Amino acid sequence: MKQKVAVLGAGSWGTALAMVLIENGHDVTIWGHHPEQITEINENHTNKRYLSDVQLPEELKATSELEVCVKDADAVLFVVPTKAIRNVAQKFVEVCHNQPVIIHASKGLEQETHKRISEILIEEIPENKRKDVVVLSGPSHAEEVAVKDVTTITAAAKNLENAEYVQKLFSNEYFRIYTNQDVIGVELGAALKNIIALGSGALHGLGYGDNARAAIMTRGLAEISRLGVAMGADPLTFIGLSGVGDLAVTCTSVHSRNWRAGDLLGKGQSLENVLENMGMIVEGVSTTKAAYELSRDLKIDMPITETIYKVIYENEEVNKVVKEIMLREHKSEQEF
Ligand SMILES: NC(=O)C1=CN([C@@H]2O[C@H](COP(=O)(O)OP(=O)(O)OC[C@H]3O[C@@H](n4cnc5c(N)ncnc54)[C@H](O)[C@@H]3O)[C@@H](O)[C@H]2O)C=CC1
Ligand SMILES: O=C(CO)COP(=O)(O)O
Repeated sequence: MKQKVAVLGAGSWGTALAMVLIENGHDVTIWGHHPEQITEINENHTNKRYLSDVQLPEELKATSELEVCVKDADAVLFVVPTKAIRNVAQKFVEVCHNQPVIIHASKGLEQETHKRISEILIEEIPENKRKDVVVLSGPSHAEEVAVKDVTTITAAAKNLENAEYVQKLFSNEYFRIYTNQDVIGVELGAALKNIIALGSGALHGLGYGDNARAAIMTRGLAEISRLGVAMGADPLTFIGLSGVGDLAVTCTSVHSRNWRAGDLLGKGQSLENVLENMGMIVEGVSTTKAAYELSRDLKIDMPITETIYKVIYENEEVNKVVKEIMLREHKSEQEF
């Protein structure tokens, strides 16, 4: 059945997901806070800053008025950067007069509180203004989804029915959604892989090869799983789409902003310079701080995260840390 969907966030991922929903015959309005970008979407049917070569469907409506966007929506998709989620949720509560299914497709941890995005949304949106919070996550670069490349991702919710609603909303011949009930694992896999992607990019920028990439991905997955299990996730989730799947795509693709940022850091650029020139969100930077602090609080060994934290927040030289991490005390691979 045709659904009315509000997409909050007019960046690359919000725009690509809105295109999938239009393809599936839904009534979609996207909200952004830059009026000139809204005019561009409505009049030129492009969003060049975020999806440079893509022609948007004419049915896609855009507005800078949140109330107009969410009015009578059956589902509301939050897809702004993690640092904006709480503020956008607070604004949403002021203008929401019904009870939509809440979906989010962002990937990160709140820097100050270390909370997952669904926790923030549940905290900010009262029960009479939401049905559930469903997490949409997995290996999916906007640039490829926008040109209908084959993609598989996960819709996670405690209540299977709500995950199935989102599965049905988004699925089509190029976009296949699996359900999952491990919300914690799906959100942590999504957030933490960005840290490892920064590292994978940095190794590339420093001139290391495929062995190094396989090493950081595999040992990265080990530490993601350790923290995840300590926080209540099902370990099997980390071998699924939101775990190894997203880790693989983000650690190997030139589309990944986290990988590209790491690559430039490895080549010797300063973090400020890298972030300024990227012009899009690099979630791994703030997630590194949150994950590092969590690992210390929970006493979980996360050597890769700790190393990346030192490079980003303590000015350790990126070309020196590889030797340090390689020469750490010896371990068994079977130690969890
Ligand atoms: N780009 C991708 O391929 C994918 C991105 N994601 C996740 O989706 C989230 C959003 O990422 P992108 O769309 O790629 O980011 P982006 O950098 O392309 O766009 C972010 C958008 O959010 C807007 N924004 C920022 N702060 C805002 C605020 N306070 N209020 C309203 N709008 C605000 C910006 O103006 C921009 O339009 C991130 O958490 C990212 O990790 C997840 C899967 C794929
Ligand atoms: O999450 C993503 C792909 O699944 C996007 O990764 P980046 O934010 O690094 O571009």
